Amino acid sequence: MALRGKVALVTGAAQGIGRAIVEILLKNESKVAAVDLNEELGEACRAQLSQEFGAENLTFIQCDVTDRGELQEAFKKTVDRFGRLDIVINNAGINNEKNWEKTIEVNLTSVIKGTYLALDHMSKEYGKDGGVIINISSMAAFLHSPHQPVYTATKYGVLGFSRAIADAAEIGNYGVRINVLCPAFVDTALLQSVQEEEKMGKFVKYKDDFKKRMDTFGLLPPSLIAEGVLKIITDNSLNGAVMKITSSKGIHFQNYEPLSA
Ligand SMILES: NC(=O)C1=CN([C@@H]2O[C@H](COP(=O)(O)OP(=O)(O)OC[C@H]3O[C@@H](n4cnc5c(N)ncnc54)[C@H](O)[C@@H]3O)[C@@H](O)[C@H]2O)C=CC1
Ligand SMILES: CC/C=C\C[C@H](O)/C=C/C=C\C=C\C=C\C(=O)[C@@H](O)C/C=C\CCC(=O)O
Repeated sequence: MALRGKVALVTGAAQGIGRAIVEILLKNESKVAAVDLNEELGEACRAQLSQEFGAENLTFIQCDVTDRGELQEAFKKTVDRFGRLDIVINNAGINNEKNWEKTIEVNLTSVIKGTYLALDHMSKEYGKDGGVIINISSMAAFLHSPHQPVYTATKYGVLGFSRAIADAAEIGNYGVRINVLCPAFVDTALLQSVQEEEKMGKFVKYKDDFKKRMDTFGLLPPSLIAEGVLKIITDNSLNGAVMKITSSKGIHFQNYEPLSA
């Protein structure tokens, strides 16, 4: 898919990986709805990027992705503002092993909701024009983190759900490609949460081990994840693909051997 004139909705867009994705989409002449819970950061993101890319190409929508009504309204506002929807990136995520139910709500349940809402607005099964969905998982879905059992579970879930619904999209001729992106450690605010007892609960005692892992595997810039998103959007051959981004191998894909009887 060429990006010029296309309309994208990005969740968790106010900072970190989401903001880097918004920026690369704007650089490639897309129009973007930046969706985030944090109104202050979201408005700041909109103001700063609008200066560079034009206010007509970017809108900020304050929304809690765990609230079905708010998320539905965010999709509606996007189509009302820009007239169409072509790309959806379910990126919003948290790390909270203490309030682990919240982690499941944000990282998994809301990604599923966001995927289904994206299909409502893009799938040919509903008479729409097709599109691309990218769900953000993590390398935690390959190298589980003993310090984040529930975070890890949500990322496994995003990967499994996305691969399955991508197959459904192909079988059902939705005209929508659905792919997963699994970054390793990325230099964002999220990583700071591993130092905090109110986020890590009893696992905070392992924070030094976590730091060692980060030192071992290295920290990625959010801009590299955004490049991976661009590659997925512009490569029409990708559906059900699992892109991994690590310091050791850069952007690469998980290979899955065909299942033999
Ligand atoms: N930072 C890292 O090392 C890695 C992050 N990821 C994933 O990438 C995604 C983005 O993470 P980062 O940019 O690092 O985090 P971040 O904390 O820098 O940004 C996340 C954004 O999501 C927003 N958000 C949180 N809960 C929300 C909700 N209920 N509704 C709407 N927005 C909400 C926050 O306000 C924030 O702006 C997450 O899914 C995370 O699990 C994956 C692998 C590595
Ligand atoms: C608070 C945010 C929490 C976690 C951030 C992230 O979601 C979790 C990452 C968990 C594990 C990361 C592993 C990283 C591994 C690498 O970088 C690789 O270079 C080394 C290991 C194997 C590579 C295998 C492959 O690339 O196929």
